[in-house]
Amino acid sequence: MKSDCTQADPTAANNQPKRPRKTSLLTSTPQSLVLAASVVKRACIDSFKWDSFSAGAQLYSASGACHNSPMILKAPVGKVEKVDVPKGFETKLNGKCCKFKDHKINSSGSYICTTMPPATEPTTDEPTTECLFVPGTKDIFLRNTPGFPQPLPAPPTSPAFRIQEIPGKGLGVVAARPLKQGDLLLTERPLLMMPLAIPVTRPRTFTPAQAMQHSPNESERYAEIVVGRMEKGRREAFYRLHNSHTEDGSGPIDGRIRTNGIGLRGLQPGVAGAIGMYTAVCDVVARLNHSCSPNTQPKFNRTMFAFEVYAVREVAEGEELTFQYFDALVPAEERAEMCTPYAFKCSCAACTEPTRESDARRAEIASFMPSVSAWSTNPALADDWLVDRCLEQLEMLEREGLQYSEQYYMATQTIMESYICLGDAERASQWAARVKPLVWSEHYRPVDDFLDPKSPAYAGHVLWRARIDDCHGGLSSNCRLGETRMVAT
Ligand SMILES: C[S@@+](CC[C@H](N)C(=O)[O-])C[C@H]1O[C@@H](n2cnc3c(N)ncnc32)[C@H](O)[C@@H]1O
Repeated sequence: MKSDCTQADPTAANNQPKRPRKTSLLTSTPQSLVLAASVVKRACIDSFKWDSFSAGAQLYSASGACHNSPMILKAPVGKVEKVDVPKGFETKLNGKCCKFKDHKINSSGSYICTTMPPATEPTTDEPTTECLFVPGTKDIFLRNTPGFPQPLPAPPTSPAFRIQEIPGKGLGVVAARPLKQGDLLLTERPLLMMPLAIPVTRPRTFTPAQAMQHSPNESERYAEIVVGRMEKGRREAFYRLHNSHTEDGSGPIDGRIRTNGIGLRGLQPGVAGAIGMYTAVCDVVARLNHSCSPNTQPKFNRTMFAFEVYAVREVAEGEELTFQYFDALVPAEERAEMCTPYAFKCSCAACTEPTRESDARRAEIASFMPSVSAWSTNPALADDWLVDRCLEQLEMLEREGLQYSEQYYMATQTIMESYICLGDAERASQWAARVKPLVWSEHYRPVDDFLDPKSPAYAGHVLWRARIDDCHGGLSSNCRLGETRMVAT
C-alpha cells in the first residue's frame, strides 16, 4: 500500500441508523447486519458520501440486507459524473486468466479467483460458477458443507416457467403450468459470485468526484478478471443480462452485477454485516422481476452451490413470477424510493394503490415476534392467545401477499408448536402439514415426524404438554424458562 493512500473510512459504520427497524422475527438475525445495512443505505442516499468505507458498500445499497433470505441488491446512487482519475490511478485490466485454477488476485493473497465446484472434482457437463473469494470461503464449502458438491438435479421434463417479454418490464419469467406453494421451479448455479464490497484505497489528492469514480473503476477491474475466466457461453449469457446502471459511473460488468446480483451472507469467515456479503449473478433467476407481493423466493443451497427458486403460494399458469428485491415490509413510499435506482415503478397492487391500511399492516407484521416460551410460561395469557395472534398475523400476511417472508414461516410454525405445548397432537399435525411446504424459509426444519398425530415424536418433543404440565394455572417451579424452552423467540 502506498504511504500517500488513505484507507477507506471505517468510522462511517459507527453512525447510528436513523430508524432502526427489526424486519426479522428471529433473534438469529445479526443486529450488526441490520446496522450496517442502515448505515450503507443512508450513506448512499446522502448522495455519495465519497469517504464511504469500501467500494462495494459505497455503491451498493443493502437496504434489504436485514432479511434472512437472499435479495437482489440495488444501488440507489444517483448519476456519477464521469471524471478522469489522475494519471497513474486509472483502472487497468489485469488480464491474467488462469482457467480452472485458483488465481491470487494480488500479492497479499487477499482474494482468489476460483471455479466452483472445483475442477478437481469428477468433471461433468454441469455449469460452474466463477468466483472471487476471500480466504476461508472456499473452505466453508470444501470442509464444512457435508455432501458438497452435490450434483444438480436433472432438468424437469415439463419446465415450470418460461422467459418472455413483460409489457413495461423488459424480460420476465412466467409460470408454464399451475404451481403449488413450496413447488421447486428452478435450480441454478450462478454465473459468478464475488464480494459485495471490495475495500478500496485512494490517494488523498483525489477530489470527491475522482474518488467516486475510482470505486466503480476498481470494482470493474476485479469483475473483469472473474468474467474473463468464464466459459464462452456463460460469459455471453452474462453480457445478455439487463443493465440498469449505465449512467452512474458503473462499468459494463459491474453495472450488470448491480442490476442482477443476489446478496448472500455468512460466507466470509469472520466478517459480519453488509460488507461481509457476496453477490451472485444467475442467468435465469436474474430475469425475475420485482414485486412487493411476490410469488416466489430464491434460496441458496450450499451443497449444490446453486439457487433454488420456490413458489410461495399457488400460482396460475401464465402468471408472472416475481420476487422481492428489497424489504417489502416497509411503507409504500419507502419502497418506491428503493425502486428508483432500477428505474422502474413497482406495479404490484400494494404500490399502485398504496393505502395507509396496507402500510400499517406491513408495519404490524414486521413488529410481531411470536414467543412460544413467553406464552407457554405465562398463566396470565389464555391458552389460545398465541394461536390467535399467529392466525391474525397469517391473515395479514396473506392479505398483503407476503408469504415469502420469514414472518410467514414463524407464524405457521409457532401455531404448530403452540398445539404441541397444549398436548393437542391432532391440531399440531394439521399445522405441521401447513409448515411442510414452506421450504424456502432460511429457518426451515423438516416436520415429517409430526404429520401423524400418533407419532412418538410428539411425546419426545421438548415442548410436549409444556403449557399443561409445567405452567398451567401459575408459574410453577417446573417452569424453567431459559433452558430448553427458548424456541421461536
Ligand atoms: C434483475 S432485472 C429483471 C429482469 C429484467 N426485466 C430483464 O429484462 O432482464 C432488474 C430490472 O428489471 C426491471 N424490473 C424489475 N422489476 C420490475 C417491475 N416490477 N416493473 C418494471 N420493471 C421492472 C428493471 O429494469 C430492473 O432494473
